[in-house]
Order: sequence, then C-alpha cells, then structure tokens
Amino acid sequence: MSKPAYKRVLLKLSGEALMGDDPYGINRSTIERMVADVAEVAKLGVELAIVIGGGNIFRGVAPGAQGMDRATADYMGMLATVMNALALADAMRHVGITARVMSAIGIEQVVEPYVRPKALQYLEEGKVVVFAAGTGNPFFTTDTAAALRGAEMSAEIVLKATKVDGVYTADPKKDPNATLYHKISFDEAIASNLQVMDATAFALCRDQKLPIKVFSITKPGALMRVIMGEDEGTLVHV
Ligand SMILES: Nc1ncnc2c1ncn2[C@@H]1O[C@H](COP(=O)(O)OP(=O)(O)O)[C@@H](O)[C@H]1O
Ligand SMILES: O=c1ccn([C@@H]2O[C@H](COP(=O)(O)OP(=O)(O)O)[C@@H](O)[C@H]2O)c(=O)[nH]1
Repeated sequence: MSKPAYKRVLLKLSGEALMGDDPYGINRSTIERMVADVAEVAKLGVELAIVIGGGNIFRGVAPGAQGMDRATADYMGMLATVMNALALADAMRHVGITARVMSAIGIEQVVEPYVRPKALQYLEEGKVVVFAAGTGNPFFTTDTAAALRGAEMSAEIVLKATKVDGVYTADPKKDPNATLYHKISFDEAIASNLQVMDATAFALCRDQKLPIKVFSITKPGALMRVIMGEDEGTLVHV
C-alpha cells in the first residue's frame, strides 16, 4: 500500500464551508462529512493540526455588525472560530478521534490557551489539535493563522480546504473564463493579487518556505488524494 506524502500537515478548514447549503451556521451533515474525511487521514498516522475559520457564523451576525469598529467585529469573528472549533472537536470525538482545542485568546473556562510546546506534544501523541481564535489579533485572517501555526508546528505543508478546487487565474465564482493553475509560485500569486488567500498568509509561507495546497473540501476524496501526494488542487510553491 502506498504511504502518505506527509508526516505532519496544517489543515485550514473554511468556516463558510461548514454551513453547507444553509444561509449561516453549522450544517450537521456537512461537518460530519468533513470529519469523516479528516478521520480517514488521522487513522493513517498523519499528524494533523487544524485551523478553522469563522465565516459561517460571522456572516450570520454581520448585518448587526455593520458600522462597527473593525477590531471589535474581528474579535467577534475570532469568537465564531472558537464555536466552530468546539463543534469540530466534538464531532471528531463521535468518530473516535481525540482532538484538543487551543485558543489564541484567553478563555480558559471554555478551551485551553495556545501553548506551542503543548500543541507539539499533542501532535506527537497522535491527537488532532484544533487552533481556535485565529492569530488572536484583529486585522488578520484564519488563513494567516494557518500559515503562522503551520510554521510554528513545523508542518510540511499548509492544506487550504476551501469552496473552490484550486487557484484560478481569476475568482471562478465571478469569472466563468477563469482557468485552474496546476501550480503557481508565491511571487506570482502575490503579484497577480489572487484573492484565494490573503497576501499576508502567502508572504509568511513564502518566507518560511512552507508550500500551500489549495483544494476543494466539498469534492469527495480530495483531502485523501492531497495527503497521498496525488494530483489534486493547486500547489503554491517558493
Ligand atoms: N484566483 C482565485 N482562485 C481561486 N479562488 C478565488 C480566486 N480569487 C478569489 N477566489 C475566491 O476565494 C474563495 C476562497 O477564499 P476565502 O473566502 O478566504 O475562503 P475560506 O472560507 O476557505 O477561507 C473562493 O471561494 C473563491 O471564490
Ligand atoms: O487572526 C485572526 C483570524 C480571524 N479574525 C476574524 O475572524 C473572522 C473569521 O475568520 P475567516 O474570515 O478567516 O474565516 P473563513 O473565511 O475561513 O470562514 C475574520 O473575518 C476576522 O474578522 C481575526 O480578526 N484575526
């Protein structure tokens, strides 16, 4: 049997993908399907660190946040990721995977704080670590948190599981003529201002020589194919 291509990965799960076809929130069958994919990979012995987004919850409260101070709205967004992280860890428990949630902002009664050596220890013990609250700072995104935690955990690659199946020449949701890249360099992605990930995340990964794979979370078996090093999604490389 072929072996996984990676020993340790940082998986960024889109918050917005969690809502499935619902207008906002967490869709039960969607999260169960995502967790089934993750469990399959964890059972291969691949060490999994996960950063989860918050767009699915934050989008629901966004109309009420209009005109709000940006930093305050961002803290609400970070709290949304904590809710998703708790839901994700609980769904993993249901399928026999031990997960630990660590938060970048202090809310000790709810989840333990992020402590790098502790996170590394969990990974070595074969537990899945779910990083909540992004970087803990407003004006950042969970994509940047994925780049940061990926570097801190010495992950071999950042896997961005999103709603599209890779990086396109333009936003495929807006431009029907956009074509998919098989691979693209960080410099090219930044210079072309491709919006699939923010420039801060791209720059951090480029400087740390941490490659990114962008692929679809809704496509059956895509995560496993990425883990096995098969041809799937787009590789963003140095
Ligand atoms: N050049 C591009 N290639 C692929 N996707 C793009 C591009 N430009 C914009 N996008 C959009 O970026 C979205 C993914 O980024 P984001 O909204 O941050 O998702 P996530 O919730 O996964 O973090 C895609 O759904 C896609 O519509
Ligand atoms: O380090 C971070 C990470 C996230 N956020 C806030 O949390 C929200 C939810 O994260 P994101 O949009 O990245 O989630 P996703 O796109 O994956 O659903 C963001 O919009 C920001 O408002 C933040 O302020 N700092």
